[in-house]
Amino acid sequence: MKVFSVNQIRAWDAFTIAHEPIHSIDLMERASVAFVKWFCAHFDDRCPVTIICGMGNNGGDGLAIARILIQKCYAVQVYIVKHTEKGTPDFAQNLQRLHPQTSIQWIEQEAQIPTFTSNSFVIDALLGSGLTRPATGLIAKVIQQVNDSEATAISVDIASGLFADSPNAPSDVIIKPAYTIAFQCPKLAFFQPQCAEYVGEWHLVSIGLSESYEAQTPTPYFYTTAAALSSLTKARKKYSHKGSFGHALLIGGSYGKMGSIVLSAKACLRSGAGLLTVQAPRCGYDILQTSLPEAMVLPDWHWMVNTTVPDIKPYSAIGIGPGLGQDPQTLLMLKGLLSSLTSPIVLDADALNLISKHPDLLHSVPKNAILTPHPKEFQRLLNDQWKDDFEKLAMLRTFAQKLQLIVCLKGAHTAIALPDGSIHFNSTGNPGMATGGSGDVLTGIITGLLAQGMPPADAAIFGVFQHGNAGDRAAQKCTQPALIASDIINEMGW
Ligand SMILES: NC(=O)C1=CN([C@@H]2O[C@H](COP(=O)(O)OP(=O)(O)OC[C@H]3O[C@@H](n4cnc5c(N)ncnc54)[C@H](OP(=O)(O)O)[C@@H]3O)[C@@H](O)[C@H]2O)[C@@H](O)CC1
Ligand SMILES: [K+]
Repeated sequence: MKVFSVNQIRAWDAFTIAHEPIHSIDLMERASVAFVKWFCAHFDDRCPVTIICGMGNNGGDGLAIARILIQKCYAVQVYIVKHTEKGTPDFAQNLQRLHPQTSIQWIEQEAQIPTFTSNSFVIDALLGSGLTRPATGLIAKVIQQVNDSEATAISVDIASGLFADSPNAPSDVIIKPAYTIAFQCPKLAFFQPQCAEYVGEWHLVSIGLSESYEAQTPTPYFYTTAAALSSLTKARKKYSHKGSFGHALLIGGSYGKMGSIVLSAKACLRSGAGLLTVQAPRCGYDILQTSLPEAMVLPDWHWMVNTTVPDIKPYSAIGIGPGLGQDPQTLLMLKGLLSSLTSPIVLDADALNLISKHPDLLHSVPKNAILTPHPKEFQRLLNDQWKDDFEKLAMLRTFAQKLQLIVCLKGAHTAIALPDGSIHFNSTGNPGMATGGSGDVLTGIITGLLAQGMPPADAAIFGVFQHGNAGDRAAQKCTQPALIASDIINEMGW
């Protein structure tokens, strides 16, 4: 799914109005009906609902939502903040449509701001994607009052005061909703950690905007959906054999860190690789042979760390990093490996940390190699610091494009940057996966997919998605706090 900027969404709206064709007031009605459908499906206990509206189209949505909820017998109280003299035409029309059904309270001064009770819902329709400046004055006061209350706030399209495509200042006043119900496509802000408390749990509702506009309008940003990946899962042919599914090589483990490479190796096999060899220091030999009899082991001559550049000819993909350590002899091995590569590679953990400490190595990393840093590792690779998450995203894009690499920046919505400049935000996973070994599992999955011949960009996007999917299934079984990396492996399957 494409993620558009506010300007593109506005153009999408206008394109749909012109080409479907549909009147803008009817499109607003569609959006409001979609919001109410979501609301009623989730909250049918008829708690009191307060709707706070601005005077733009977001406020117009709020008024239409009020009318539809009243028709469904919800107890609705409507407030409009008078922040301008004249509302938009669709706001005005919805005001007229609502008038006969309920009394509307105008907020023209601070004393008219209501208190929001704890067992009520506040539907936030003050400001939407038309935000042009931070919320101030009366609107800011209303927002503050909502945030200070214990009511459950639900934002229409986007939290009032939150910029969709650019960072807010830390002092900006923004609604902190429990939920955001966004129309048609997510906003870039939904993927930024710094915006988390201003987004809450977000859901998309379709309002039937033009499919042809979506198809023909370019954007660097995408949100991964299961439907977009369905073509990547293929049934195995009846006469296939283990040689049909590639031979992966994983390099990692060191004294005290053998668990990392064991987890990677298990995940690699579960991703469907036909054969797996693990190169590990001699201290890991018994550990690997015992814990994973399905894998072959290439023991390094060194007892504690990896030092030997393997003969890479037999392997269709290589993964290096989990538990690797940063010994100087391992560094030499990594240098040798990078200069002799012919197959696709995943670089993770200490492989990335070694590269960060020896930045010249970055230029030996082949095109389309997959890097899987968490933000701290990425910052070390960049050797630079970002001011905010939007700048981090821009730096990620530039880095991947300039070096022609695939970078999976791990997080709640892992951002996968491709050499073509696109960024793909993942849609699966949960905070239970923030646990030791989770990243090792991801490295194993992607290496296994590469070994089976999946193109690197697909392997990165699909692997991250399936890793999160398995984590979601695991969390359902054992709860998020109890989840450990092995549970992710046990739930793998597609
Ligand atoms: N596109 C779609 O697909 C659909 C969109 N729909 C809905 O429309 C919403 C966007 O509506 P919108 O463009 O009218 O903007 P909205 O956010 O209501 O603001 C209104 C005006 O407020 C002003 N203003 C800005 N900042 C301000 C501030 N800090 N404090 C005070 N005032 C401020 C600014 O005007 P200005 O003062 O700058 O001239 C702005 O124009 C969208 O989020 C969705 O809910 C659906 O109905 C149908 C399908
Ligand atoms: K809003």
